[in-house]
Amino acid sequence: MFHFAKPHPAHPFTRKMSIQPLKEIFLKSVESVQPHHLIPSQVHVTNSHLSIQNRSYPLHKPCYLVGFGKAVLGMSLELEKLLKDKLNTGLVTVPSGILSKFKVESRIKFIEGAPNNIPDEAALRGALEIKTLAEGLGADDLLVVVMSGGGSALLPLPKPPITLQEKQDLIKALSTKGADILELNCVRKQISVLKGGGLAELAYPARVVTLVLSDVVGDPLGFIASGPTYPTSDDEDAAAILDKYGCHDLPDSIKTVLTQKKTKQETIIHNGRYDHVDTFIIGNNVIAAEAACRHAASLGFQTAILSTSVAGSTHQLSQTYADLAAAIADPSDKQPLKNFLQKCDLPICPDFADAASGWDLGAEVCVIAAGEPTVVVNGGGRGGRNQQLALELSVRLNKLNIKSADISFLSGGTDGIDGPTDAAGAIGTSDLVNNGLEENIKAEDYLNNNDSYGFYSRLRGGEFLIKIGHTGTNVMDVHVMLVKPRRAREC
Ligand SMILES: Nc1ncnc2c1ncn2[C@@H]1O[C@H](COP(=O)(O)OP(=O)(O)OP(=O)(O)O)[C@@H](O)[C@H]1O
Ligand SMILES: O=C(O)[C@H](O)CO
Repeated sequence: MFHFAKPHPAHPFTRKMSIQPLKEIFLKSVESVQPHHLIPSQVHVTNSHLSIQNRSYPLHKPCYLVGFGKAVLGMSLELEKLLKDKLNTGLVTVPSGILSKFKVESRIKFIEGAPNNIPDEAALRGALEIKTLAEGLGADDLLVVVMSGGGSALLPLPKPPITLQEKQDLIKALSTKGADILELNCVRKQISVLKGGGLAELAYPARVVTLVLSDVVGDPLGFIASGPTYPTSDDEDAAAILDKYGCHDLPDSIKTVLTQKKTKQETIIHNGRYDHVDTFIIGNNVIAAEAACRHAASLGFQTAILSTSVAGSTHQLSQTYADLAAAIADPSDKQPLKNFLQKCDLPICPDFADAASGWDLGAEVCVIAAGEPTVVVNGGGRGGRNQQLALELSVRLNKLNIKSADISFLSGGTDGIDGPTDAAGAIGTSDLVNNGLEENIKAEDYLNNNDSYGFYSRLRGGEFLIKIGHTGTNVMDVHVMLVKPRRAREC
């Protein structure tokens, strides 16, 4: 379980804005998707069989385990506990720094790599070892694959002659231009050996059982960690994505690979799928959002999940959240909230409208959302999409100057790491911009330079940053908004 430092005791602002409940609610959501909850409840091992959800696999002989992603350390350790001597070799790539945080005693070989989610030589060596293991398997072998978000960066093996650096540069360029994860991974799949089904094909004819902790909205199996055990469909067009984001100046190696015809795939795919692979989603952001909602309710908030499919730019999303806050903050009338729901362009959870129609807007409300927006990074500062979103929303709330309520908002990456920073996310409030000004820190200036981390690090010694380090899980971001009518708040 993770803990935060106690809030600054002398600061009345912290009390008024309900910082502590926000953090608690976020941490409950992260806890709910920890592998030590998810694996033992869905995987069972007997002397002769491995069962996952409703399927069973004979264990004639010890099986093999490979994995890659931000949550696979815990997933692998839980499986090792269950499999005991039914596990032969385990080879798993995990994010740099995670092994020093979690004490690990294991027969599995863990390879740390991809600092800041950027593929590196260590991850490449891990990917090569995984490839060698998969290639050596036969028809009577069982390969268990565990994967989670961050798996793409932890399984980098560019198709020759592309170099790791060339691949890194292309993905970074696409990411900072605002490409979403489906677009990024469509490109990754076409230029990588193990992604887009490559791993499953190398493991053939072994039986492959894949356990996935999803960090992509809607759990599309071909895109989580770039789908190493899922066949790529013919209509995935990397070239069109490169075109969309103006990535024309490509190295010759990438151009060559993109024009190559697929080879081995066709012989192993039947009716659009691999018969030798079964895939199980063992967790996703719906579980995290529901846990957040339950905890908010236990703290006495009127609460509901707005959406678990949040996407689009933080620029647009911060406007949507500001509009929602303003609608909830109007205690006299529910019409603004109805109007908001009619024009909101997020995929809204079916129960939200019903729950919201029952709210007493004179009392405190907590709205939960989950997903993964994008940021177009034009400035030279440091930040991540969560810190950017919290700061953008604060600036919008300041402009709206809502008098009837205090609004506070937490945006956090459930993996504990937001972009290339040591924070998981940050808290925004309707007072944040003014609080910054009291310390001569101008939010808009930092925002324009994509330096949300710079802003938050300076403000009150970093009190509004969420710093929890690697959490060992990853189901995208969780957003928690509290709207506290002024007459209801404690002073
Ligand atoms: N200065 C910045 N300000 C705001 N956002 C930034 C900044 N620099 C990078 N980002 C954003 O951070 C995101 C990358 O974050 P991160 O490394 O946490 O990836 P991730 O999507 O969580 O990884 P994965 O899904 O593979 O686990 C990108 O969306 C990028 O646009
Ligand atoms: O690793 C990746 O590709 C992303 O986290 C999506 O799963």
